[in-house]
Amino acid sequence: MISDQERLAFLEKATNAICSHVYVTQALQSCVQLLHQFMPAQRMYLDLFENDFGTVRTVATATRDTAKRLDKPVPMSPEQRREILGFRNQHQTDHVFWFDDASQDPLCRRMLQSLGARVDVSLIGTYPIYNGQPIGAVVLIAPGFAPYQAHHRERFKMLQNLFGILIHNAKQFRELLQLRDLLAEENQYLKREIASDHDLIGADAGLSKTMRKADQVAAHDSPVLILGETGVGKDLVAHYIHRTSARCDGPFITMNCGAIHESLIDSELFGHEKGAFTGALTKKRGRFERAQGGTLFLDEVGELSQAAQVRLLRVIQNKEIERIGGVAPIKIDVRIIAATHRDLHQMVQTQQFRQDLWFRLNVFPLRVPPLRERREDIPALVAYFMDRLRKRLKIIEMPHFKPNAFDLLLAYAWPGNVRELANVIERGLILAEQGEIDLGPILPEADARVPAQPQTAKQRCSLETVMKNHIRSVLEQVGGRIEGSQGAAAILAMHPSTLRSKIKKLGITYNKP
Ligand SMILES: Nc1ncnc2c1ncn2[C@@H]1O[C@H](COP(=O)(O)OP(=O)(O)OP(=O)(O)O)[C@@H](O)[C@H]1O
Repeated sequence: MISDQERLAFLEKATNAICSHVYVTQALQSCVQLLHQFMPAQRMYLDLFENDFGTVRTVATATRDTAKRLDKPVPMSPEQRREILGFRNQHQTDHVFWFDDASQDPLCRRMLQSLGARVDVSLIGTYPIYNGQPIGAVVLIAPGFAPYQAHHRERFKMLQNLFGILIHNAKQFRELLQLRDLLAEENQYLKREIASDHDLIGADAGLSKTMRKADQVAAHDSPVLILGETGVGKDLVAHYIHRTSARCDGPFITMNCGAIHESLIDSELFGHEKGAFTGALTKKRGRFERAQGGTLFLDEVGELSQAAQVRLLRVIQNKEIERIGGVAPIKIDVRIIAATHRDLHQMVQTQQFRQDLWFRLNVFPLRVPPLRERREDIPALVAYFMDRLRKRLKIIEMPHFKPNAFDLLLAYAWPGNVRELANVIERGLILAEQGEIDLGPILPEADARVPAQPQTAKQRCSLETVMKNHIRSVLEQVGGRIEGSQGAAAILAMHPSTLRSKIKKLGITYNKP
């Protein structure tokens, strides 16, 4: 028996040793250091009961000098555990169990063996309690057969609640860390969203047919398949559908199926549990989970391997996913928008793409036309990119295009579509000399790669009309003013005298200020 005074002093020290840490490893080490002053103490282990998984998992071990995290699950059904606890009843009083020879106890033997530790040790342990339930076991071992006496057991009993508090706090702390990582991830996503532009130029002009269809489908939850060449704006259209849908307050998560290595696709889409495979150091939510309540945009869906196509189809059919290494399926509520520049129908015919998946994705196909089919958008796109680049490149005095610029821009085939146009404008601005942007040396070079389609007389006529209409609409917008920072010449990035001669040549009439 120990006196009340000794009891109090020990409890105070034990509380300090155990409850002043949030990491169980540190608490365990402090505890061995303390216990060593009162009883045989070589090493401690902390195990957690995982009722959902039917396992007992050793999560930490410590000696007086070292401490480390462990992750050793031992499968154990609730019946087995009850049986073991029953067996222990004969070797325990007041929730403290002890064995002069640990190998007598089937559970300790199994656990020590699974950890590669010796079993010819003596052992004392208790079940940390939280909310009236045993939530694990904390065990102290000593070499040889050194029986733990009644006064040792009395002290050990005092650790029971303290470890209950420690485990609870450590769990809460881990949840907080996970939440912090989750928030950091969401924060990064939102910052990217804010930084990226979603302006859609040409929505009322060259893209009007596409946008009408986008408006029709946005309100429904049906999958959408966006088709179109690279750089036409498929990503922008997918964003638009999400923004104008009922899911607009949910996340919009993108996955570029062509940019992720086949071996990582599953983990990216479905996530993984900690330790599911080598390198899975922490639990990770997949894109499906992150898109919960929102939209998942599967860009370049035609690049998915056959195996990944099968798994994606299963998720779309069952509306649930399983993390790699996870045991419980997770229900998902995600709208899928897919996009590709490839001819998926052709791929189905050549068996490169699964027909059943194609049927699922192709509920509502939406074609975004290439830039060469909507040249009327070029002037507005140029003005838009000029304005964006002026801010990004911090240009004070905007250079003007050389007189032939618009003819060149309108005649070019644009194999890289709007993305290429943005790049050409940026290159033009960077290379501008003496206040002039000369597209001649930039565009013909690109022309040599993909020759522009020869223009028919009808097309030439329509290009002229495009330019005429655009200049007229800018003039209307600025009340007929040509010069000055708010004038039409500045908006069109043309020299005022070039604009005047264009107006004359094209026979544009407008209201002068
Ligand atoms: N109508 C548009 N208005 C303004 N910017 C546009 C428009 N269309 C495309 N862009 C811009 O062009 C670039 C390419 O667009 P986006 O990524 O949406 O094309 P994509 O068809 O998805 O290309 P990929 O097939 O290569 O993924 C982006 O910087 C985008 O902002």
